Amino acid sequence: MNNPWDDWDHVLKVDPDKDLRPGETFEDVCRTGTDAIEIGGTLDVTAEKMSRVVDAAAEYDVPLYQEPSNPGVVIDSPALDGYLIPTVFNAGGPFWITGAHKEWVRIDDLDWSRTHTEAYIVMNPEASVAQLTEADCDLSADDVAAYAKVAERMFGQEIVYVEYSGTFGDTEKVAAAHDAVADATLFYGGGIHDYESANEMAAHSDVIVVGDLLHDEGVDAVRETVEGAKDAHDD
Ligand SMILES: CC(C)=CCC/C(C)=C/CC/C(C)=C/CC/C(C)=C/COP(=O)(O)OP(=O)(O)O
Ligand SMILES: O=P(O)(O)OC[C@@H](O)CO
Ligand SMILES: [Mg+2]
Repeated sequence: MNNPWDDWDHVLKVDPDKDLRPGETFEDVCRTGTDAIEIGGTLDVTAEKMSRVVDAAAEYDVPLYQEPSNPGVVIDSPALDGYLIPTVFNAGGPFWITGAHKEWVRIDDLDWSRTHTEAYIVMNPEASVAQLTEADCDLSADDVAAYAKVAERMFGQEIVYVEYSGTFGDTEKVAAAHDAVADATLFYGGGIHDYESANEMAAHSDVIVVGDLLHDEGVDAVRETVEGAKDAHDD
């Protein structure tokens, strides 16, 4: 082990296709107390939009990671601490499991030391990511735990990510994934909107990811979720 995310409680996911709240800046975003910023979204992301966010956040000392939704949006920037590369374990076909990755590694000379693996288990059928990848979201807690175990033990994934993007998830299913992994770090994302929801999901995961709240409510609301996550892990 010894990855930076071993010590994280909270990640803020910035969607390069969405605006900040009026009057808020990337300096404010970087000062929310989050442990890292992950830059990515499913729809309408381009390399240019990615670069704009990375450049704006580069001068602050919060770790910056790109999470590409396809090979065409990956950018090469010294400001990035690394790349978190999704693989959708419950995707409807192989493209989002190995196909996109195969296309990527053949076109780019990758910096493997900064390239890390994130095993997605996509749980909200309404989310863009579920629709794009035709994910089978009809999963029991046992199914989720089994995917998590396969991801860690058979595919060596560093992070397992239970993704409810846009909606608050089922804590029993998140806890099942958490119990199933030994070394991998369990990320949870989806619908976290205040101290309580952050505190509750942080109790069942290693790291919570907050996304839409930044764009919809702003940095003060995000700061509350940081506190919720930290308190859950301090207890
Ligand atoms: C091999 C490379 C470089 C890329 C492929 C990576 C894969 C498999 C991507 C598929 C999963 C995906 C689209 C991940 C992007 C991150 C993500 C899930 C963002 C959340 O998206 P939503 O919240 O559903 O979308 P919007 O907010 O854009 O509606
Ligand atoms: O936007 P929300 O619902 O907070 O979800 C966060 C993240 O898991 C999205 O990939
Ligand atoms: Mg989103």
